[in-house]
Amino acid sequence: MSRLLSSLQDMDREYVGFATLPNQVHRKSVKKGFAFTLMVAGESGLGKSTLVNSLYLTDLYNNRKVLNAEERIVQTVFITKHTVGIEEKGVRLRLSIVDTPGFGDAVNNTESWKEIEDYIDQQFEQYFRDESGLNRKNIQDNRVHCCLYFISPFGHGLRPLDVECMRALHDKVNIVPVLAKADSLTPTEVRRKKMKIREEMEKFGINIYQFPDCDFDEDEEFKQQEQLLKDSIPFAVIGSNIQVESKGRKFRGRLYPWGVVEVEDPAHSDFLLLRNMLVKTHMQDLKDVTRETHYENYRAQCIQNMTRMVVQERKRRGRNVTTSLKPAPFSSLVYQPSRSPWR
Ligand SMILES: Nc1nc2c(ncn2[C@@H]2O[C@H](COP(=O)(O)OP(=O)(O)OP(=O)(O)O)[C@@H](O)[C@H]2O)c(=O)[nH]1
Repeated sequence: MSRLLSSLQDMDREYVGFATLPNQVHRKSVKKGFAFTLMVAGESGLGKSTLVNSLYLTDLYNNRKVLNAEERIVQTVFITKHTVGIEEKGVRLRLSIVDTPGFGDAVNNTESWKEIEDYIDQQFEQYFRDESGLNRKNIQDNRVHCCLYFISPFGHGLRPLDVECMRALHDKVNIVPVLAKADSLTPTEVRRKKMKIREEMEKFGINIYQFPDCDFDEDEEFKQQEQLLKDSIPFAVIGSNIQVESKGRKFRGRLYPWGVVEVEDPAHSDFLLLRNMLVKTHMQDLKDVTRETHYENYRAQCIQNMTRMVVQERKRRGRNVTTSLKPAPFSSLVYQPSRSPWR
């Protein structure tokens, strides 16, 4: 005990102590656990569920419902959410996957992304309501932090539906484009398609998630990794839910008559790169951008609409608008679900 006290005294002489702040934050965050919501969107059959399963090494879809042909035609977008608790080295992650199966299946796909857009807005709306309520403790964050948008490997770049969908979503969610089923393309085709897709995204003004710029004092390896991520967009991915055995090794892969494809082999796909980005390196940034940019935009627009509604109401009641343009009392800005300013 006395030795502990004397070592504390020694430390006190050298430090004030705030250098331990990161440890305190770390302990608190670990105790609280983390939540992350990932959405997958894109045409049906591009391997969305398979990839998500491969990414988080857990079978999220064992009770999935397969839609029959009739349902697919009337129900353009059928949104499902799966939540699993994952624990790794004492760190708990509440991972939610929002799947949009059947997207683009219907004969008429006009505005088939509307449901996806509404879903994202609803999560913002719920969060805004919780934040404005009396009990702000333990708010559950269901906002969508990232949307993996699947692009078909069989088209020539982006399809009009991809363009429309991404443009409708890019101000609401971090879009990370992926080139699906990359095992159906040769390396040259992958390179060409990636370039074409990047050009088209720029041409059509699609704002995808931007990796943060490196600080000048960042180490060289980190800078190279960030550059590699930027150059890899859209990530060419391969998914598989089965383990294959080859040359005495077992791995997640796809077995073909002419050979095997290993999901986690960087020579075969960008799967590892994508998983590292989502899980190891950019999960917090995706959450920060959601909170600081997408949600803030939503919130600002809501408050603007509310203020407009208050002014209109006062006008309607015949009050002097110029004198009543003082900031509205906060009570009148509290969100009322029955009069959603968003809709
Ligand atoms: N060649 C190849 N096939 C894949 C890949 N990923 C998935 N598949 C296969 O594609 C089919 C559809 O996969 P799903 O994961 O159900 O596709 P989805 O996009 O979730 O489909 P919906 O739920 O209908 O939207 C399955 O037969 C998968 O085995 C891949 O990377 N390459």
